[in-house]
Amino acid sequence: MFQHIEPYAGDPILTLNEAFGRDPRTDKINLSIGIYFDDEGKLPVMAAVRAAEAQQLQAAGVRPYQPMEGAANYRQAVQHLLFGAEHEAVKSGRIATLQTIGGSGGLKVGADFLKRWFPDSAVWVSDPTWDNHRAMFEGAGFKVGTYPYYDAATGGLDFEAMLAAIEQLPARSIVLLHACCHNPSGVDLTHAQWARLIPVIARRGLIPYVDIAYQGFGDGIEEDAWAIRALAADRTAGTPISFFVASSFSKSFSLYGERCGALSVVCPDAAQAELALGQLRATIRRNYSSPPTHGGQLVARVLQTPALRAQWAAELDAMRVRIAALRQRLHSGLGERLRAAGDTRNIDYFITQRGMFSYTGLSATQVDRLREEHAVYLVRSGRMCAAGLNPNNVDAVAAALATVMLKD
Ligand SMILES: Cc1[nH+]cc(COP(=O)(O)O)c(/C=N/[C@@H](CC(=O)O)C(=O)O)c1O
Repeated sequence: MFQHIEPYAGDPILTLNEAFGRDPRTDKINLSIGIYFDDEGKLPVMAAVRAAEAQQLQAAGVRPYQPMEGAANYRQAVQHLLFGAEHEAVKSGRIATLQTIGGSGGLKVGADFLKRWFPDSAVWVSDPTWDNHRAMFEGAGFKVGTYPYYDAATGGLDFEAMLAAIEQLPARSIVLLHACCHNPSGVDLTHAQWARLIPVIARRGLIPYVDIAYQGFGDGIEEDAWAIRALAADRTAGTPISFFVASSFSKSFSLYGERCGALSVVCPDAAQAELALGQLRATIRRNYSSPPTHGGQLVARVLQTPALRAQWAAELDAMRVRIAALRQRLHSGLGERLRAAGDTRNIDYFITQRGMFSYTGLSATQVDRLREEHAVYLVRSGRMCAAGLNPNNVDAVAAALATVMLKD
């Protein structure tokens, strides 16, 4: 019956992470999957989440189905975190926000909705982008193209090429953008570059699809939502830009397995938001009917309890600062080793790239050597998750990178 089915080749990130789990070497180091590990190399349980969970378990009771769109308190908490409670778009009720099964679920529900109601649109993603973006939108039936983004020569952004390409896109093209902490490059647009891009999006009548999976890991919780809020405020075309935002609490709450995400659709007015909400509810019903309760209620409780929200924000800020400090330590240790060998290449990208990821520029062969000979795991694209570094492994990573980089 199933003989004709092709064997699954595996996922470039998740399958590699599973291989790491099976690796028997005790000195193995996981810089592959986008997960934040603490100084002991373990997933943290945030104190604010632990406190919320204690309260929640005390009040635990019946477990009815959630509404298709998720719980009202969660949906409001998401809108306030992404857009700010005082934003005109929030206060005018023109954003349809739904709880989804992770940010992944938000992306897929939005993709299915767009395919149904904008069937002739194509999707354009950055070159490179998160490995799963292409798979998700192609899986929804879209043609997926790329726009220039990462500049290998500088380790930075080729913004002029990006802008020129987006200026050529036909109306209603769906443009997937990273709000902050670009995956896999760690390279983000400046506010000035967003200020040039957003009017082009408005004038061309494009449909931005913003993915924000790392809010708080770039410059800060509020700062990292700047592009989303600027998109919602733009009136270049005389009317608001309609756009999609898939968001995730997996990393910012360290709740990966609770699958806490959301999809927000910013519409021109409340009436159109109601129409979008209805068909998005139908899309969810056709996919998985309704979202789970527990994790989402932890997030809502933290975000809507002032003392817990302050505690969470402080913990997330500390995570961001810690990653930046470890990036500095790697940059120094690797730089010393390379210079000692007479190699003066510029490795500043380790400290200029932001969020969890750095695009090292290592070839797949070099990444394989790093894994096989040094037990250091990077994604084969050359992406390194800086959130896997800690004081106990950062020098070993610097030594391993230097050895591999100096060989070729
Ligand atoms: C940009 C982006 N968007 C969405 C997600 C999915 O989030 P979630 O809420 O867990 O469904 C991830 C996860 N990225 C890491 C893990 C993975 O690939 O699934 C990663 O890039 O390693 C992203 O990096």
